[in-house]
Amino acid sequence: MLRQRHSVAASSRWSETWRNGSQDTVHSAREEEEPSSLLKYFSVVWCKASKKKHKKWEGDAILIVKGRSFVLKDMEGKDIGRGIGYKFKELENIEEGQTLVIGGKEIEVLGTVSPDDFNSGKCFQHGSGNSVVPSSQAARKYFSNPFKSVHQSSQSKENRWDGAQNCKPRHDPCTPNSLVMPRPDKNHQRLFNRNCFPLVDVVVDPHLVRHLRSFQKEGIIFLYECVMGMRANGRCGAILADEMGLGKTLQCISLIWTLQCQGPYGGKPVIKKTLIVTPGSLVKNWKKEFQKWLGSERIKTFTVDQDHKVEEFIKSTFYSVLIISYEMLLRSLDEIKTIKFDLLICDEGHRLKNSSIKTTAALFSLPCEKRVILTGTPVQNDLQEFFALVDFVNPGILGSLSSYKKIYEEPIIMSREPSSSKEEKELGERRAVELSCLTGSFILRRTQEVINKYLPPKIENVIFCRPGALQTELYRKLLSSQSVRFCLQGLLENSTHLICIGALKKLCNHPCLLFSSVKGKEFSSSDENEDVNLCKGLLTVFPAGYDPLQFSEHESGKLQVLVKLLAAIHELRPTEKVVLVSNYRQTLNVLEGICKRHGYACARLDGQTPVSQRQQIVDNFNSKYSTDFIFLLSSKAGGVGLNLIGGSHLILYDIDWNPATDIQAMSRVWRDGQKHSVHIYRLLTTGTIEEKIYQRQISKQGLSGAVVDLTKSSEHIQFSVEELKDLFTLHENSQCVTHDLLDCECTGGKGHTDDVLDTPVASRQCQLGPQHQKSSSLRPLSMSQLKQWKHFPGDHLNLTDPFLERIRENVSFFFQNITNQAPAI
Ligand SMILES: Nc1ncnc2c1ncn2[C@@H]1O[C@H](COP(=O)(O)OP(=O)(O)OP(=O)(O)O)[C@@H](O)[C@H]1O
Ligand SMILES: [Mg+2]
Repeated sequence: MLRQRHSVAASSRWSETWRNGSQDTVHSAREEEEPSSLLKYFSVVWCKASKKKHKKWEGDAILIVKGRSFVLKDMEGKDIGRGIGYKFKELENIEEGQTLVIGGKEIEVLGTVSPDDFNSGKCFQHGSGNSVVPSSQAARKYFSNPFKSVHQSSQSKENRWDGAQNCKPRHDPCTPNSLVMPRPDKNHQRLFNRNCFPLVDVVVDPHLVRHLRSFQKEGIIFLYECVMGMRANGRCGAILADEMGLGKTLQCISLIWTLQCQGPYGGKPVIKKTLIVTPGSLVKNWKKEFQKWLGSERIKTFTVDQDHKVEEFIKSTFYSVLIISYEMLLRSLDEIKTIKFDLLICDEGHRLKNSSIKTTAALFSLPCEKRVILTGTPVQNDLQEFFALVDFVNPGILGSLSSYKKIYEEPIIMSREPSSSKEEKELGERRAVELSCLTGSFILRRTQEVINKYLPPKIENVIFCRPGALQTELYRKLLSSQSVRFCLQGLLENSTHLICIGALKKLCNHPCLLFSSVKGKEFSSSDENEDVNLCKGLLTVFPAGYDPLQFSEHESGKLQVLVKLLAAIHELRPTEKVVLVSNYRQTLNVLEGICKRHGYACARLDGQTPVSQRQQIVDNFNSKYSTDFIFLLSSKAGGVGLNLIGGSHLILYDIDWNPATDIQAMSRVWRDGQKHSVHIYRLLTTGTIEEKIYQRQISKQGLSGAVVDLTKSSEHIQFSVEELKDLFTLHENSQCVTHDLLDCECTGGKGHTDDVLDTPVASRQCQLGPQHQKSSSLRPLSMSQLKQWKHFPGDHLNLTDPFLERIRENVSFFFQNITNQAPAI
């Protein structure tokens, strides 16, 4: 049995929180009687108390002695024993080697644990030397061999490996700007170079290196060290969580190409076959990126689709990289399992955060040990999801889920509660630091700032559009409906407010959308139906004979602005293109209708676009030969990971509760390769629910916790009656309610156009604490940041922006911010 003896470092600063277990109340009642100075931790082994001579110890535990009481915690952090009212002397004198019976358990004290090791949670970690009985997780293989895959598959050919005789690096490590991977240390060599092949420098192909940004070079070294087992105690997983658009694809391609041709021991290649799993819409994009950076000769990639099945890959020796969608992976799992993959890359891997879903289970079942997750969304915002991702790339490193919950999640979350005690705060912080130490070596996240300097300027505008007369009238009618009134009295079930919100949002986009959904429901016989209640009387507000297909642009404030904006771009920047985003297919239909009406050629990608066609549509649009002026995009359905750099103007026609959805959409155009200044226009209808949603996005409430996450939708949002009251209010006399809320000194009338101040404001909550919170331009804006933007009413006299000038008639208020430099607009 390996034992780690800890030095005694008594500390009275710290006291265990005693929150767990059923005896809390008993304990607190007696607390005052206990001498508070005694607080010690011990590592022990335990078994049930018996008279047997030869004990069979059942497991390791940590004994916490405080005053006259004790708590016994197993190595998963669970309480397995508790007792109070012991003689102070008895507990004070516990020492190493002593056996004692407490709480019906016999224990033998193995050593003392320092308060520091307890507070950080280190004393619970597997592999720290404390574990006697392997837990289910620890039973999983702890130490993996980064070379095993290749060694195994080529064991019989081991003697035929003649590369070892030719032990020169594949590329010259001494040329200026060469990118040489770190050499493995002695320990690594001892473990993984048993055949004593000579050490050879692994040098990234200069053909690739000349394109790489410096942060990408660092990313490649990081990935290399991770998958080689040089970072996390022999484990071979990595999470590359760089923000959107930083070139995670290129970094992975560089890794694959390097490992496929080279290795540090005798130059022997580390991998043969790689599996890349990615959302369906990005399968072709991966293939294209391989071609873009390596040409078509160096690596042969195989993409799985309807016509190209996995069997083809299996039969052929031609291909080394298999690219497949998550959906296809599930369908072809049996075939995939027959292939020996040495490296597994999961793109947009945040979808693996729920370990119970099928995809995660399927990927988990693949024996490949070198696992890389790519994701642009922050991974530390939800501690349970964090566990799933970490446990996927480096199985077992955090112990079992239940021990992780007890040792990290619960103390950390508890410490964030406003009501937590000083001790709870300190414990939570220490555990967060420890968790971050444990995982930090294989998680890398760089923010957009590292790439900003390579990007053109970005001009962001938030445009508050006055609603049309019909819109206002319908809005009032909806707010006075029975359903809304019931919601405000808190009388209806949960989903009714969502129906009301949906109707208001449709109306903001265009009254014809509301008309279409109301038509047919009004005369429904079911009185219970909330949809029906909401619709009652609405049709009478529409003009007689209203035809939703013949909708007028004047009926929607935003549509009027959009039409003028498109005309302005078309005229002032005839070579530039527009990405027009909505989250609703019906709204996209209306927008497509507008394009047709005005003779603008357009492409469209939404949830119904067959995956097999998506890349082609994107490529066409990005091509300089394309005649499309507009790209209609449903960002929720297909936005993730797409490159739409062919467009330099992006219009967000509607707003989502989740800021991440909008941020995703915006970063489709402002990314590497973009040649023009980028203009972003966010359209909001003044005084309506859209402003409220925007306010929620930028207020603390909206920014807290896991909301900044693409997978969270409005169904997850809880509203109080007070909040619903606010949502269901129409502000008809304000130019901009959001500005009214900013507490800004300007009157809004004369305009506030101070230069943008770069004040970093911590906005997104990272559950590992503020020290892990890196600043980022992709983080949702906060109220105080918005206040620093230039802002002015629609009738402001000196509008220097020619695009805004064209639309001012229908606009009540503007906010504008320019990133990178002031361009000549
Ligand atoms: N060093 C570079 N030089 C020029 N273009 C680059 C470079 N690195 C990446 N790119 C390009 O930048 C674009 C974005 O890269 P990529 O799609 O890999 O981003 P990502 O990090 O995966 O972002 P997301 O999280 O949105 O998927 C691609 O068109 C890619 O070809
Ligand atoms: Mg990507």
